[in-house]
Amino acid sequence: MTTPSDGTPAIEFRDVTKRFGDNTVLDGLNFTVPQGQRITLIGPSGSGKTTILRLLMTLEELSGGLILIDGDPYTHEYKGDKWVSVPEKRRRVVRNRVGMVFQQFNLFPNMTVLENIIESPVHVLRKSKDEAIADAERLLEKVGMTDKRDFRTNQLSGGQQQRVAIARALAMDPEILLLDEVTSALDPEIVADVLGVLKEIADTTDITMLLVTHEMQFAREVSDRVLMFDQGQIVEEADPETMFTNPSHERTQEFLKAVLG
Ligand SMILES: Nc1ncnc2c1ncn2[C@@H]1O[C@H](COP(=O)(O)OP(=O)(O)OP(=O)(O)O)[C@@H](O)[C@H]1O
Repeated sequence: MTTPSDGTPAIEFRDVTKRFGDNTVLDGLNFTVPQGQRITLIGPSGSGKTTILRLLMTLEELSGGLILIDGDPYTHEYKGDKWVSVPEKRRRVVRNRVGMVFQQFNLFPNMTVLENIIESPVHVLRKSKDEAIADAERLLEKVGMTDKRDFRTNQLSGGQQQRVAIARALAMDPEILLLDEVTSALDPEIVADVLGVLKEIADTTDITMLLVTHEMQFAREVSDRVLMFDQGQIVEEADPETMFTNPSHERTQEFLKAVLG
């Protein structure tokens, strides 16, 4: 797989609409994420942040518009003047470039840590088991979980499970990593550990990242830009320093006051 270096964004939302029944959650949304950048999404509860990530994982269907990954239409495209679904086979190829870490870890509870990590590399990427195990061991070291390799994931704490979930996402060698409030379900004292692992990944890889978080210090440290959503639209955007401190970003600062007290 090659990554375009000609300025094509890693992710582009073009006029994206998402409705659940008569609830329009995203309303003609446009934004891009340049290759290798880290973008944080913030906004009130229900503003559609998770929906954006789920659309990128094809866990939800678009109601209108296009999502492009590296310039390739991902789920739908225009053929002549018709808006049609991209065939599942092409979708799958693109989806394999995108990894996601969820708030609730979503690991297979009855498998061991190692089995969780090698599952997709072996069955989706068709790696040999030996190669997948060697990669998994390297990743377990990176997230500080080597000694839990043969534990079942239901024997692990929340913070440990989340570190395994991060290793599992990285095992697919994603170009794009989506992080959805990955520390919200964790006890406060282990949040910093998990954020430390993610910070290290941000510092040592060029993976494009789109994250939803309420950890503003973390957002400040890793993000190139912050986008503030409300009612299906981006209402403010800037680099984190400007967003969080410049009084012209009034909506963001009101939001932060409400969230952080
Ligand atoms: N599967 C679904 N069926 C119906 N409505 C849904 C579904 N998923 C999300 N919604 C609605 O879409 C809206 C946006 O939800 P979403 O989870 O994307 O918001 P969010 O900004 O991530 O919120 P939070 O910060 O609380 O996680 C909400 O009104 C929600 O009720």
